[in-house]
Amino acid sequence: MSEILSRLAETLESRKNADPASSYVAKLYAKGLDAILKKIGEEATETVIAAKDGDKAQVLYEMADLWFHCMVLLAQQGLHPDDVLAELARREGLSGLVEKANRRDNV
Ligand SMILES: N=c1c2ncn([C@@H]3O[C@H](COP(=O)(O)OP(=O)(O)OP(=O)(O)O)[C@@H](O)[C@H]3O)c2ncn1[C@@H]1O[C@H](COP(=O)(O)O)[C@@H](O)[C@H]1O
Repeated sequence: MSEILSRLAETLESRKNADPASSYVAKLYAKGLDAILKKIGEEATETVIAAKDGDKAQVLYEMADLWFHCMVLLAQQGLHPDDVLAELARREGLSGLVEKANRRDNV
C-alpha cells in the first residue's frame, strides 16, 4: 500500500519541474496553494455527499480524488506520505501506552 503512495509521491515531486501545459499536477502547483486547498475542499464535499447517498463505489472514487489532492498538498509543502504514516504510528504507540496504563489502573 505505502509503495503505491511512495511511487505517486515521487511522480508528484517530479512534476515540480514539469510543464503546466502537459501535466495536471504541474498546473495545480502553478496555480498555487489556494487552488490545491480548493480542490481538497471540493473533493471532501463530494466524498461526504457520496457517503450520505449510500453510494459506496462513488465514495471510493471521490476518496481517491481526495487522497490524491491531499498528496499534492503534502508535496507542495515539502512533506511525504511517510510523514503522515509516522504520525499515525506515533498515535498508535500513544494509544498503546494509554491502554497499558488503563490495564495497570484496573488491576
Ligand atoms: N491520481 C491522479 C489523479 N486523480 C485525480 N486526478 C485529476 O484530478 C481532477 C479531479 O478534479 P475534478 O473531478 O473536479 O475534474 P476536473 O473538472 O477535470 O478538475 P478541474 O479542472 O476543475 O480542477 C481531474 O482532472 C483528474 O484527472 C488525477 N490526476 C493525476 N493523478 C496521478 O498523478 C500523476 C501525474 O499526473 P499529471 O501531472 O497529469 O501527469 C498521474 O500519473 C496519476 O498517477
